[in-house]
Amino acid sequence: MRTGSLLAARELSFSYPGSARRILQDINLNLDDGEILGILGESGSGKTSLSLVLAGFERPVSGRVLFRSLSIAQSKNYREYRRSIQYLFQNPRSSVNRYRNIFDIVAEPLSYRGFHKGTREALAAEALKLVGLEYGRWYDYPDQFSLGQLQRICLARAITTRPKLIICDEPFSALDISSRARMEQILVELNKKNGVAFIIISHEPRTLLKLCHKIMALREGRQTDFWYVGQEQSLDDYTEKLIVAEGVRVK
Ligand SMILES: Nc1ncnc2c1ncn2[C@@H]1O[C@H](COP(=O)(O)OP(=O)(O)OP(=O)(O)O)[C@@H](O)[C@H]1O
Repeated sequence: MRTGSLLAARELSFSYPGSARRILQDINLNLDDGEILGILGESGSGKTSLSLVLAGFERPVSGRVLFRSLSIAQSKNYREYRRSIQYLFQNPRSSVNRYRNIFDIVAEPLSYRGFHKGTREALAAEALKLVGLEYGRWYDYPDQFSLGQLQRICLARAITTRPKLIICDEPFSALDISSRARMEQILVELNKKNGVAFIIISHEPRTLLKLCHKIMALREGRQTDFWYVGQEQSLDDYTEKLIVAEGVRVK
């Protein structure tokens, strides 16, 4: 497996087009192959905006996003980057077409990339098995599924193209406890077995501490802290750090 810097941000600042308001200011981060980075912050701190800039959906006002040490502003590198990443939206119901069956939804990214029908079907089936959706439900429609099941379906769609990185915006927030536990388990498996790197956005410290190798705290668009999650430290040590860094309460 390749190792080294997969994605980095250098002095990144961002405002939405047409607005002078600075949403992100001087963000620096690095993500290596196979790492899980958590981005923690309260509502409105800029987490989603940062994920959109990192994914290349929005352009920074200044600073750079680097994929394998090259700026994604270069069109060749941008294309390569977009082939290597996937984005998992917060609300799975609004990110699927309710008039297409699950198998077609999951196979969709493969059609855009010109895979033959047989390969498309094999890869979609593999992804659906990986997220644990039983065969009897593959041809059902989105409205027949719970949010938790749909989030797993969206994850299956994301992994069909074998991405190096999946950016997840609050992937658990719409899920009940058991769906959330299942989803967390699948993410960890994808990371450990397939080497997929993740950026996970959340306002919940506990979830990030459980899943991430390192965590960045964001407040009012600025990076307030950054640390590695080491096994030698207890949850209590981190809880203290998180409260100080972020002003958030750990339930
Ligand atoms: N399309 C947009 N145009 C202008 N401003 C926006 C846009 N989207 C978000 N904002 C503003 O950017 C700031 C950061 O929002 P963002 O959604 O990135 O924060 P967040 O930390 O993800 O919050 P939440 O957890 O509530 O989703 C907010 O003040 C928000 O109002």
